[in-house]
Amino acid sequence: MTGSDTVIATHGLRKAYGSLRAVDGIDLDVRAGDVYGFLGANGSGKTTTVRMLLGLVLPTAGTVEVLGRPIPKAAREVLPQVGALIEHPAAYGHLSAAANLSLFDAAGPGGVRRTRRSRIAEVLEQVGLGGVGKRPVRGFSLGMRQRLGLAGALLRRPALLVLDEPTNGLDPQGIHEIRTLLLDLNRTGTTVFLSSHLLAEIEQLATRVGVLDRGRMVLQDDLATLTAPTGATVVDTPQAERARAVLGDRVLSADGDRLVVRGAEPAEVNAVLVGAGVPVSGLTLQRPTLEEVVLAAATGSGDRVAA
Ligand SMILES: Nc1ncnc2c1ncn2[C@@H]1O[C@H](COP(=O)(O)OP(=O)(O)OP(=O)(O)O)[C@@H](O)[C@H]1O
Repeated sequence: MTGSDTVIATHGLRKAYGSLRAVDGIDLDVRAGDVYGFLGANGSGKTTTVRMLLGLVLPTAGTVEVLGRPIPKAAREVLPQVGALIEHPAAYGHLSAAANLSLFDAAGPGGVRRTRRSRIAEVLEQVGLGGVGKRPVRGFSLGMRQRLGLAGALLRRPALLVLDEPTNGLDPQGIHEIRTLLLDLNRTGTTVFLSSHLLAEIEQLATRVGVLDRGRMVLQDDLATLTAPTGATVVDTPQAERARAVLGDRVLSADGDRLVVRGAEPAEVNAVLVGAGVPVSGLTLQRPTLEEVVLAAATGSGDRVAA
């Protein structure tokens, strides 16, 4: 059974293409209010998973529930509440951004005509295309097209956003704007599921992280838990040798002016060193980075080929 705050749940989800298990028995657990970062190298199975969540690809085995309903069985009721952006969104080049959104809204279920115009204006503004909404999409950069895709995903004011590599093709300014937008949406109650091969992007955005490695989930937990303090303190001192002598076997490792010392109370470590006349220039609780956690869990392999 899944809890009432579960937004996406998969059990033993698998997709095989011939002998290749593109997705190999994964149990996704995404909860209301999460920004869930779905991390994996190119070819690890992220897009295939996203497509199964949206009923676009049928699983070989396992189940998918989105907003408490089975997919693909209840797709018609569920999908109007889900905004999705997969790979490069298609658009008619000769039409404006607003006209594209209007067609898109009219084509799918749940796009109320009465509010269409105001919803289109609102989402164009949200994604930073307010000023160019009337221009033909033909002249749009890749980043602008990506934002237009995101505007389409937001049109129905969805409870859940499912985004596959949403910052693909965006410049640093565009990435920053999308990140801010996603955090704003999340703050006002939208659950966000986003796939990425960029560790830094997930680390900056996600509250919860799942890591896919060659079709398998090797890690799934809250970011805060994954990067919780290790119980050691990092000390910077210009007199590392003296500090080592004072702290003895409490020193777990040393690198130049930096020591890692057993004990999770920086003030206590500081008192010991300063009491012994050793100057201290920096003190922090040691936390693993997401990169360290992921590298420890995954094999580090990239693309693979069918066996
Ligand atoms: N329709 C298909 N037919 C055969 N193999 C496929 C098909 N779709 C995906 N694959 C294979 O399944 C594996 C997972 O692909 P998928 O696109 O899901 O990975 P990904 O993590 O999204 O990678 P990327 O970031 O490069 O899109 C890859 O090895 C891919 O070649």
